[in-house]
Amino acid sequence: MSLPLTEEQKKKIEANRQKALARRAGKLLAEQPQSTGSASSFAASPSQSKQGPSQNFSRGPSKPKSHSVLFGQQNLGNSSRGDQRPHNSHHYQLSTPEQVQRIWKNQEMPTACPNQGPPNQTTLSGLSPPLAQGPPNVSSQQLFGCKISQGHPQASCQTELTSDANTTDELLVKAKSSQETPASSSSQPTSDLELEARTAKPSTSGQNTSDIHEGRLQEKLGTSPQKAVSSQKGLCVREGERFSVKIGYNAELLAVFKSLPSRIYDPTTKTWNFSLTDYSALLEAAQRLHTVTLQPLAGVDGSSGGQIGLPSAPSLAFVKGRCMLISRARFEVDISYSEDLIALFKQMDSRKYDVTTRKWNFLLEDHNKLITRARSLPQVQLEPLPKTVTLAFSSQLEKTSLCLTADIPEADLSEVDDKLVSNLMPFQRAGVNFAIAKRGRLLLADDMGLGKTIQAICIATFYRKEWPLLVVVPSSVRFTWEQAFLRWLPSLSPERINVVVNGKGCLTAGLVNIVSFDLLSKLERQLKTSFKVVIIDESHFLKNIKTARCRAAVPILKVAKRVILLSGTPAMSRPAELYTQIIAVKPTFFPQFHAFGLRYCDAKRQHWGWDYSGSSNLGELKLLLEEAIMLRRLKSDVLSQLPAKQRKMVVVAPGRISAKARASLAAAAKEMTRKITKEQQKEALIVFFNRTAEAKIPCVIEYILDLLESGREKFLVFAHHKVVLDAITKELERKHVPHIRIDGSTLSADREALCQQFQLSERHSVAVLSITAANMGLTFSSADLVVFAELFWNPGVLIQAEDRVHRIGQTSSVGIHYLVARGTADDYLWPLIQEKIKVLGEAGLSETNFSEMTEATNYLYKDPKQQMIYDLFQKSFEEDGTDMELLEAAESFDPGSASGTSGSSSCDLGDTLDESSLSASPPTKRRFEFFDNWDSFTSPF
Ligand SMILES: Nc1ncnc2c1ncn2[C@@H]1O[C@H](COP(=O)(O)OP(=O)(O)OP(=O)(O)O)[C@@H](O)[C@H]1O
Repeated sequence: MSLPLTEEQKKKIEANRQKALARRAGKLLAEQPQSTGSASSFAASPSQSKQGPSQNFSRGPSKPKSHSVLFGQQNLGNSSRGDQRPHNSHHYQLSTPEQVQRIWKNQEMPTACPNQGPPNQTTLSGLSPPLAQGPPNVSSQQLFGCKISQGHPQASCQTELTSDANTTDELLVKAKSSQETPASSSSQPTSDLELEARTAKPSTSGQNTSDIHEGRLQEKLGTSPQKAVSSQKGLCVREGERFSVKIGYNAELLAVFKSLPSRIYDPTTKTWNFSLTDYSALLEAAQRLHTVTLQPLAGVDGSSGGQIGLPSAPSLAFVKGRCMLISRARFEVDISYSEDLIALFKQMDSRKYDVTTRKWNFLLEDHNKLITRARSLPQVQLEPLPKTVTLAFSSQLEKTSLCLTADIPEADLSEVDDKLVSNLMPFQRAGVNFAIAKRGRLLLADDMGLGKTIQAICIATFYRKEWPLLVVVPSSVRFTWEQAFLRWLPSLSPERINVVVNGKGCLTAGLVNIVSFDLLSKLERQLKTSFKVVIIDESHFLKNIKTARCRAAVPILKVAKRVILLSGTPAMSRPAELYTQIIAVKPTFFPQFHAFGLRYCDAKRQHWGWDYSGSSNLGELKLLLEEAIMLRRLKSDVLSQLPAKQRKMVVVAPGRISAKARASLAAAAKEMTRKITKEQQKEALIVFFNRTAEAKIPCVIEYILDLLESGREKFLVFAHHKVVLDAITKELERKHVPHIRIDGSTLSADREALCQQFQLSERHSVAVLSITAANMGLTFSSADLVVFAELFWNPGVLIQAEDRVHRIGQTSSVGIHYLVARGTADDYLWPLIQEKIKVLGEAGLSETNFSEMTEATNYLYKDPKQQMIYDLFQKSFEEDGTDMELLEAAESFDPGSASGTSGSSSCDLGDTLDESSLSASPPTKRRFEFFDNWDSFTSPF
C-alpha cells in the first residue's frame, strides 16, 4: 500500500515526473499490493466500448494500475509509413533520428519485421522486433544462450549500447530519484520526456537493453542490480481480434500462457498470441508474478481498477491499417476500429459495409479523398493502395467506371494476313485486341491448348514494320513454331524463317528468328542491335532470375518495344515466380522485388534472410495483373468456341537425332529403293521403321519433359516400339514422375486397376501406353491431352487411342499432339494416315481431318526416291499380314543387336539418354488386341 505523501514529496514528484522512466514505473507498480476484483471496463477508445472486437472482452477483476498509460503511448511520428500491419507493430521507438542511428549502429541483429526495407536496409521501425518468447519445451538456456542475447537466437552476447548510455543513464538517474517515493505511480499524465526516456532504449529484446542500463544505474547508485533485473518486462500488442505478448522466456509466464484456452504459438515470430477474451485473465495472472511486468495493450485496460487516475485511453487509441483493391471499381479498408475513422467513412458517398468481412469499402474515386482526410486523424495510420496499383487504375481513381471489365477497342488487323485473322476464334480475337490495347506488351496466360500461338503470331504481325522478330521457345517446339508461321502467314516466305538449331547458328539471319532458351543464352552475345518485337513461349521458364536462360532473356526484353509472353501456367506454385515475367512486360511495376514480396509474397524475415515463398493479397494481385499486364482465359470460359478435339502436329527437333542414327536411317531408306525382292524390301521397311523409333527417343523424351515443366499434370503418351516405351518409363522413374504403364505384357486383371490409379491420381501423372495394347477398352477421361510419341499406320487405331480421353466423362476440349520427326518413317506414315482418313471421310466414315494440321508439310516427295518409299509403305500396309510382321518386329526390336532388323548400338540414340535405357528387355507375352473399329471415327458426343 502507498503511504500518504507529504506536500514536499508531491512537489518533487511533479518536478521529476516529466523525466521518469516507464520501466521504473512499471517496476514500482509490480511491487504494489494487488487490489481485489471489481467490474472492469475498457478504458480505451470509447469506440472500442461500443463496437468491434472489444465488445466481447471478458471483464475481469483488478489489474495493474498504470501500465496502460505508461506504456500505452507510442511515438507515432516515428512510425515507418510502411509499418501498417498490426502484427508488426513496434513497441519501442526512438525519439530522434540521431538516437535511431546510434542504436542501429550497435545493433547487428536482423529484425523479424517484414515491413522493413530490403535486407540490410536500416529503418526506424526495424529496431524493435518482437521479443522472443521461448517456444514450448525450449529452455531459456537453449533459446537464448546468454542473457544479453535473450529475445533473439542470433543476438550477439556482446551487444552493448554504449553510444547513448550517458543520455539514458541520466534519464534513469532522474527517474530513479523521482521514484524514491511511491508517488511515482501517481495519476499525472505521462510526459513526452518520460516517453522519450522510456523509448530511448530499443533493442532486439527491450529487456536486455534496459537491463544493461539498469545495471549501470545500479552501479552508479551503488546499489545491487539484483532488484533491477528481477522483473522481466514485456508488452501486449493488439493484432486485430487478438493480441500477442512480446517478452523473453519466462517459465512462470509460459505456464500462464498454456493455461489460456485461446493460446496460439507463432513459431515465426516466436510469440504467443491470444483472443482478446483472455486478455483480462492474462493480465491478472501476470500481475501476480513477481518476475514479470507486462505492459497492457495500448489504451486498453482489462482490469477493474483500470487507470491510476490518469487520463482515460481514448486519446491514446491508435489504429493502423491499409487499403486493398477488391475489384476494378472498389477498394476496401482493412483496419481495426476507430470512432473517428468510422465517422470519416460515413462521409464518403460510395461507402459500403460488408457484413461478412466486417470491413468498409469504397469506389476508387474516393481513395485519394479518404487517404487525405484520414491523414488528419492523429490516431489513425492508413496505408494507401500501392503506387503501382493506383497507376494501373488511374482512370478509375479519377472517375470510376462502373464497368467491371475494361473497355478494349477492336484493333485494326487489315495489315495482317487474312488467313490468320479469319481463323481467329472470337476469344482469340479479343486476346489480340487486348494485346494491342496494351501496345504489344502482355503476358498471354490462356489455359493450355487455347491457341496462344496463333494469337501471338497475329499480335507480332500487327507490328510487322518493327521486325525482325525473335521467338524464344522450348527446344522441343522450335519446328512446331516454324510450321505455325508457315501455316498462318502465307505472306511470309519460308526462307525468311530462321530456326536456330545449334550454337553455331545466327540469331538474326531471318525476318523471323526462332531459338530455344538454351541456345539464346549461348548466342545472345551475337546481338549488335536489339529486337523490337519478341515472343517468349512458355515464359514461366523465366521464373528464376538466377538461371542462364533468364539472364539471357531479360536484357533483350528490357529493350524490346513489344514483349509477348505466353504461358498456360505463369506461376506454378507461388506469386514470387511471376515477378520476372511482370517486370519483363512492365519494368516500372514494382521495380524492387522486395516491395512486391512484402505485398504479395507474404515476405517474412527469417534468421537467414527474407522468405518470399508465401502468398498474400492474391485478389489484388490478380486484379492488378489483369488490368495492366495479363490476359488469362480458362478452357471452361471458352469451351463453347472450342472443337471437341484439337490436334497438333509437333515437328520434333531433328537436331536431337544423332548423326549415327541419321546415317542408319539413310542406309535403311536407301535399301528400300534398291531393286530387290519383295521380302528384302519388307525387311528394309521394318529396319527403317525400327530405326525411326530409335532415332525419335531423345526428341520424345525432351518433349515429355518440357510438357511436365510447362505444368501439364496428367497426360497419355502412346508409343509403339517397346524400346520407346521402355525409354519413356525409365526417364519418368529417373525424374520421380508418377506414372503407369500398360503394354502387351500387362495382365488383363491389372489393366483396369492401373487405369483407375491414373484416373484418381490428383497429382502429376503420366500414362505410358502401347498403341496396340491400350488403344481400346480403357477410360482416361481425367486427362485432356494425348501425345503420340510414334505414328501408326492404321488411323483407326490412332483415333481409338485418342478416344481414351475423348469420351463420356470428358468435360474439356481434348488436345492431341502427334510427334513427327523429319527424315524418318514419319515422312511417309503421316501422309499415309491422311490419305486413309480422307478415303474414310469420303465414305462418310470419318469426321476427322488430319490434313488441316499439315498444310505446310510440302517437303515430301520432291525426290522420286521418296515417292518410291511412299509407294512401298502404301503397298506394304495394305497387304494382309504386314501388320503382324511389323508388330512383331517392333516388339522384338533390339537396337543393340547386329541383325538385319536392328543394328546400331544404343549410343546412336542421341545425347539425352544413357545406354542402359535402351537395353533389350526380357521376352514378353505378345498381345495385339487392336483391330479396325471404324465406328470410332464418329465422335461419341
Ligand atoms: N483459330 C484456330 N484455328 C485452327 N486451329 C487452331 C486455332 N487456334 C488454335 N488452333 C490449334 O489448336 C492447337 C493448340 O494451339 P496452341 O498450341 O497454340 O495452344 P497453346 O495455347 O499454345 O497450348 P500450350 O500452352 O499447350 O502450348 C494447335 O494445333 C493449333 O493449331
